[in-house]
Amino acid sequence: MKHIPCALTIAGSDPSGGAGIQADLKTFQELQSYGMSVITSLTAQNTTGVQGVYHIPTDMIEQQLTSIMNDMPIHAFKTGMIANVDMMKVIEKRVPEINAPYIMDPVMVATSGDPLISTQAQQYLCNHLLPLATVVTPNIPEAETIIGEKINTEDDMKEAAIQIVKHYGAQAALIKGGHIKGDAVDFLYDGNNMFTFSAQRIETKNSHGTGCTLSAAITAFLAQGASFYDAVKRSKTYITLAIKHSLPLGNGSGPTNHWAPRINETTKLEEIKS
Ligand SMILES: Nc1ncnc2c1ncn2[C@@H]1O[C@H](COP(=O)(O)OP(=O)(O)O)[C@@H](O)[C@H]1O
Ligand SMILES: Cc1ncc(COP(=O)(O)O)c(N)n1
Repeated sequence: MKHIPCALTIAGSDPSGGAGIQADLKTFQELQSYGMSVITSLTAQNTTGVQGVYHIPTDMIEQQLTSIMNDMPIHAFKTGMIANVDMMKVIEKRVPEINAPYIMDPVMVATSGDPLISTQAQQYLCNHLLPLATVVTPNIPEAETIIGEKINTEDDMKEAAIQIVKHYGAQAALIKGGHIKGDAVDFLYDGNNMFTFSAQRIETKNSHGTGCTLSAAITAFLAQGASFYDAVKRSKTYITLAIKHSLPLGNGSGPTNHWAPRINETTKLEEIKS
């Protein structure tokens, strides 16, 4: 094997396996990038909500990063739940040293409605980490928090993507339409062009970890050297399949199915690799 694509996630742990670090590693594995992880917080959560949180001390977060950076290649990386400003400062310092595409999932609130990061951390994320991102992937409530305006229509989503790139300095913004009525439409603005990625909305309550899985897929494909547009396009195909075959587990919002491309292997894998 000439190039072993290596992808890193810096995020919180979800012991129920549908979101956070666990979703990211499953996605990296399924899409054939070697997965590595730095854990920022341990959550106690399941499909019904978040029951507890324990934050990893920041020096231990830094040590995990150092161990990886001193020994392993990183071809692309993502961040998910970064709960407080001290953790963000560690990551902010290391992003330029990692020197690889940075996919930021600006995780703020779990699907269940439980907050995952502090209000100060939301502000710090917008002012200090967003300008470092190659692409940021907010859902609608997260995009509303970043720009401080309500988003009701597809035009509002496009405008939010433009604002995030122009005012906050992310290289690109992908606004996800999971939380709006109608088709599941996402808009990507890269500073020059607006791209639309659309899929039919799937009627399901099992959407735990959709955002984590989508941003991990983009990370996996960018680690393999895919173009930016291709990485997002293939990731949209992957998340749509993972939601279509989502798993009715737990009493709340069940997880997506990370092995979905292997169901009807030949056709489905081709869709993702095209
Ligand atoms: N019911 C659904 N059917 C099809 N695609 C969906 C559905 N819900 C979300 N998606 C897609 O899943 C991805 C994650 O979006 P979203 O659920 O908004 O993120 P988050 O998990 O961060 O809230 C997006 O590509 C979105 O369009
Ligand atoms: C540790 C952790 N990180 C992120 C999420 C958000 O999940 P979603 O992808 O459903 O927005 C979560 N529930 N838990």
